[in-house]
Amino acid sequence: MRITDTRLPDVKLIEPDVFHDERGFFLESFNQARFDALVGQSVQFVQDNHSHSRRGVVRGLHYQLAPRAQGKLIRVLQGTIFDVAVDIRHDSPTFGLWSGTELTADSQQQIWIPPGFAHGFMVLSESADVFYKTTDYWCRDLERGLRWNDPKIGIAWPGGVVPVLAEKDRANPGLDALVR
Ligand SMILES: Cc1cn([C@H]2C[C@H](O)[C@@H](COP(=O)(O)OP(=O)(O)O[C@H]3O[C@H](C)C(=O)[C@H](O)[C@H]3O)O2)c(=O)[nH]c1=O
Repeated sequence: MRITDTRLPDVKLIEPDVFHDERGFFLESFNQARFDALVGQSVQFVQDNHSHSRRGVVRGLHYQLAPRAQGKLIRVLQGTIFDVAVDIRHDSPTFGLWSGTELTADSQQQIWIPPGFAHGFMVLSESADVFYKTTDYWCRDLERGLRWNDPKIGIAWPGGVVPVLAEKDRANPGLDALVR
């Protein structure tokens, strides 16, 4: 299992060891001790999520306010997504900056996004099944959105797909309105 930096220092790309043989493949999709050693801290996950989306769907950008901010460990079970994190920690030197990674089921790569980031993704394949662990429970009252295409963030979303967003995400505020 390997960990590498992304454009945002605290957002990490994790590559599990995949064992192929004539039957197919096997991998440990999550190992608590190995994960903690890789990220350098003990991280407790309390919830697993799975969303299925068709081509072009953009879910996000979403985050939960403190004290229920969620860290997320994201992987793709089927298809391909462009997965994005935006640093929304007001005291961070990378506040407002973004990191994007193409995640595919074939690569088995994962993205670790600690608490303090807005998260979203765009589906690049005909459909995608996204599975992610979170470090806190969903809390509807503390859930907030950030505009996916805010020019002040300037996310370079892949072209070639027609973006499909829920009404709630089309109405998300921009970075300037970020709740402190
Ligand atoms: C997030 C969540 C939602 N729900 C219910 C609430 C709605 O009735 C339904 C769909 O929820 P929503 O439209 O918020 O789902 P997404 O747009 O995929 O939201 C997620 O999108 C981005 C990518 C994220 O990183 C977050 O995990 C999350 O905000 O599931 C639950 O019951 N539990 C949950 O943890």
